Amino acid sequence: MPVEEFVAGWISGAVGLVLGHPFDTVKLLGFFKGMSFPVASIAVVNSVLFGVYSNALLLLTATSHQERRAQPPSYMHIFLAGCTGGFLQAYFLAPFDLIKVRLQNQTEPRAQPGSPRPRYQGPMHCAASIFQEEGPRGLFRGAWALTLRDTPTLGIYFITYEGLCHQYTPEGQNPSSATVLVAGGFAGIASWVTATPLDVIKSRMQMDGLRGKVYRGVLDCMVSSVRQEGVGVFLRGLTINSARAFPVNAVTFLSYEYLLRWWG
Ligand SMILES: C[N+](C)(C)CCCC[C@H](N)C(=O)O
Repeated sequence: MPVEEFVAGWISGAVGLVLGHPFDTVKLLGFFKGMSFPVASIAVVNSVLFGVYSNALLLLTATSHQERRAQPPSYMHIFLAGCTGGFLQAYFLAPFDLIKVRLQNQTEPRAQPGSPRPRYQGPMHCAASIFQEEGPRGLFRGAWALTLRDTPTLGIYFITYEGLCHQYTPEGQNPSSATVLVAGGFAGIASWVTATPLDVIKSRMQMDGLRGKVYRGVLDCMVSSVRQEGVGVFLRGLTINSARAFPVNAVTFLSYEYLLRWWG
């Protein structure tokens, strides 16, 4: 199984993430809170995403990454491979994302003399507390909502990227850097716009129980959120998600393409 894609996904994800972190944190207050942990986690998750995507395409179309410029796969195959990558990465992402959401929602000021200690002291402590309090399955809280969020939207991600690259690149050539940046940026936007409704639900499921409110499942969370806040609840964070998505995914795809060209 070709491993370059896993490694390229690993590095490119980390590059994109560093750029996007302030956007990711601003919606929850506390700039740059917990930077090293997301960098380590995106490395794992992005490598699963790009590695599985590329190897799924290899299985479906019998063409390697290098051959795909000359023989572009069908959009159906790209979509299916993207969904497969999205589905599998969701399980790797779930515990990391849970810890991120729990830490970022913790907006108490840093321990000052006399003030109560925050519930979680850092990512490791957070993981250990969840494990102790809720068992190993506790670390996968919200994983189902995350899978529903990521499976189709990562299909959309790769379709948008490949579609735009194809559109603006002469037959058989590699896309230019500008094309890769723009196509990657729009791929990020398309996938985040479609992912936002389930992103809202996912985060609520991950925080469920900690601030009251107990949902019976994804559907119950959707229904009760809409009842209380109207359908607009599904658009929460749309602007910041899209603003973050463009630069993050532009550089993710640029570094991914360049690493593979350089090795290939
Ligand atoms: C599917 N969904 C839109 C949720 C995520 C897209 C992941 C792409 C990139 N790692 C990023 O963080 O933007």
